[in-house]
Amino acid sequence: MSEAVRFDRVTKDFGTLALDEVSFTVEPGEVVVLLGLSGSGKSTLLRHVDGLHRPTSGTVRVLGTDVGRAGSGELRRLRRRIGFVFQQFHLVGSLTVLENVCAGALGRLRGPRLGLISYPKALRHEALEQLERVGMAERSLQRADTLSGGQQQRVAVARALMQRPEILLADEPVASLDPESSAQVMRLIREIGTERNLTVLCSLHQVDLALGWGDRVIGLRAGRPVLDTPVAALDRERAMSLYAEVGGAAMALPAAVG
Ligand SMILES: Nc1ncnc2c1ncn2[C@@H]1O[C@H](COP(=O)(O)OP(=O)(O)OP(=O)(O)O)[C@@H](O)[C@H]1O
Repeated sequence: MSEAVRFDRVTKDFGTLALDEVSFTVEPGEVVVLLGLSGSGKSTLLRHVDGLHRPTSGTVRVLGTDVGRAGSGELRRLRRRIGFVFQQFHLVGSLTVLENVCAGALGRLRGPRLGLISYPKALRHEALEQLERVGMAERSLQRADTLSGGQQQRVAVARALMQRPEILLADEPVASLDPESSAQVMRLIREIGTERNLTVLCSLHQVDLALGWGDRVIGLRAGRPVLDTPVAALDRERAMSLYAEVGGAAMALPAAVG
């Protein structure tokens, strides 16, 4: 099988240059962590993978689809193959945990659903299995807004898995969590990625989590990739240098690419 994601000289210009000639490929099953200062382009990059943004120039190919040229139907089909986990969980607080997870399968169902009972029994069973996998089955009938942040994020991972995704995108999934919950969520993403041969792209601010759970780190600075290295070959100091600034201006790291 060919690569899961390919960026070829991708530039995104919002008026500010968010991505500047970004090129890389991600193989199926790879767990890639994006690191970089706030505003370096991590979210913009992730949003190109599921077609929420289209490149100003260059090419983004995801699971064989040219995201910049795809029609709306093609993009919809692509997005069904991609799960997305967000910093703020985006659960419906007034609904039960189980119903939130069932909603992850809406893309494969016809028509809207109202209430848990409106989902097919097999699907409710599948949702419960996903909740078991993330250690949240015993909370399935609890309202989502009664859970802690770490618990909500585990439910959000279960909801994303209901899409049966081939790619999982996670945009700072642990930024609102305490260190223990952060490690728990990252361990889950890592383990599930391996179990299901999921391609994972995850943006983080925490270098230690990146080194602990990623296969590879892509470091961005001002929209440019300045680091692209297997975790096994990356030391903490080099990763931390992504966060170094000189007089408020980004410090170049030309030797770190490749
Ligand atoms: N929709 C938009 N319209 C205009 N500018 C945007 C838009 N989205 C992002 N930007 C700009 O693009 C740059 C990159 O932003 P992006 O959100 O991708 O960075 P980030 O690395 O994800 O930051 P953070 O870690 O704070 O989430 C920033 O300068 C941002 O202001």
